[in-house]
Amino acid sequence: MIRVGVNGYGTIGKRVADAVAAQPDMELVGVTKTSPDYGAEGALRHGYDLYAAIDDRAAAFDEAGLATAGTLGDLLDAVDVIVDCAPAGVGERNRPTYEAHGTPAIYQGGEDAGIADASFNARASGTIRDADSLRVVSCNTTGLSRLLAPLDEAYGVEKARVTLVRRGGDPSETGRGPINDVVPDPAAVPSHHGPDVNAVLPDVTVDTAALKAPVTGMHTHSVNVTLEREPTAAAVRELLRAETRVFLIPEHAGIDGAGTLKDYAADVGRPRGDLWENCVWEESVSVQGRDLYLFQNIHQEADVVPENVDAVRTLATDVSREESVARTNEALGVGLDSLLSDDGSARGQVPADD
Ligand SMILES: NC(=O)C1=CN([C@@H]2O[C@H](COP(=O)(O)OP(=O)(O)OC[C@H]3O[C@@H](n4cnc5c(N)ncnc54)[C@H](O)[C@@H]3O)[C@@H](O)[C@H]2O)C=CC1
Ligand SMILES: O=C(OP(=O)(O)O)[C@H](O)COP(=O)(O)O
Repeated sequence: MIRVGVNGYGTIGKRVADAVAAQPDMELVGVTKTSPDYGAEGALRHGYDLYAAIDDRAAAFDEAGLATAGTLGDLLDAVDVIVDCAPAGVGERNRPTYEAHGTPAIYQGGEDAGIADASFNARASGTIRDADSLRVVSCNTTGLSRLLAPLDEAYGVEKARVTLVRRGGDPSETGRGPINDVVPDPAAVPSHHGPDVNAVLPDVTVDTAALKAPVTGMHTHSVNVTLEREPTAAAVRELLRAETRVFLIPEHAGIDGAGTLKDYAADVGRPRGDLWENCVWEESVSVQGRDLYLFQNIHQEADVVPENVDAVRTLATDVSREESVARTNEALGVGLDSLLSDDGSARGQVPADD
């Protein structure tokens, strides 16, 4: 069993904790909280051992009546891998503590690439050996890497140009914005996403421009890729359909945006309505000569979660990438496109004429 701890139990941390706990080859030793808020109560309700992220705040948990199993140092000494899910930039401040305990660490995409031995995406990263730390690239970068890797393998990417309409904040982030504007963020090109894709796919040329919009549900990408060899739209659809972490949204599903996507995820029983897959509109996949166009949505709270699980196996075992992805997908139920058959019937239903 790989013993795993999660330091920082917010949007990403709580999902990574659940995903780790669902893996047959992993044990979630515990999670940390900085304060005894509703998240700390939620962790205990899930049955997770709670550790104080900051030593001198441990008493606050006792005063609130929330039992802790120790502090971060205790957790670090009890695990094989710590997954840092603290706010962007705080991971860098946590790094010396992990190193002092000799605990291999996984960081998130809000940290600079230099924080870890390698940046990681299960589909796109090359072979990684002997790393003591990994950085799972950001949600948008994860979505782009999953898309560009198979396109590059099949057709060669001459140049990708992507406009990212980013959600302003997560649903729980009441203080975020914008609330009445669409803001170039950053105004200059490229946004960090293109260079970040190159941290896992160094040979793919990609320019990214980003905006923020007053929505919380998902990011939306408008993608144009000039390919080296001319594809057909049908062939690209089949290529993407074969990717386990891409959901090709069928036209007949009547899913027209983030609202219906999230509604669908809830309908099919996804925890927290999470969409771990890139969500690509099938009818948006269009080809003009060597230019491919498509729209995809990325659930920012969810797509990096299976990647974190694979990053844990990469650090802690010799399990191959393909095997890890298969195990993670199986344990979580990743692979939403298999839920709708071509005739629109749900998985598990016996077709009427059988
Ligand atoms: N929310 C998103 O859409 C995505 C976030 N990321 C990245 O994941 C990381 C975490 O982001 P979120 O989960 O959104 O943040 P969050 O703010 O929802 O959660 C962070 C948690 O860490 C706790 N924390 C604060 N200081 C801490 C410390 N010193 N030690 C331990 N825990 C501490 C906070 O109290 C909070 O519970 C960031 O690097 C972010 O860029 C990556 C992909 C998507
Ligand atoms: O990693 C994310 O986005 P990003 O890929 O645009 O950096 C998450 O959505 C967090 O972004 P935020 O920095 O807007 O909270």
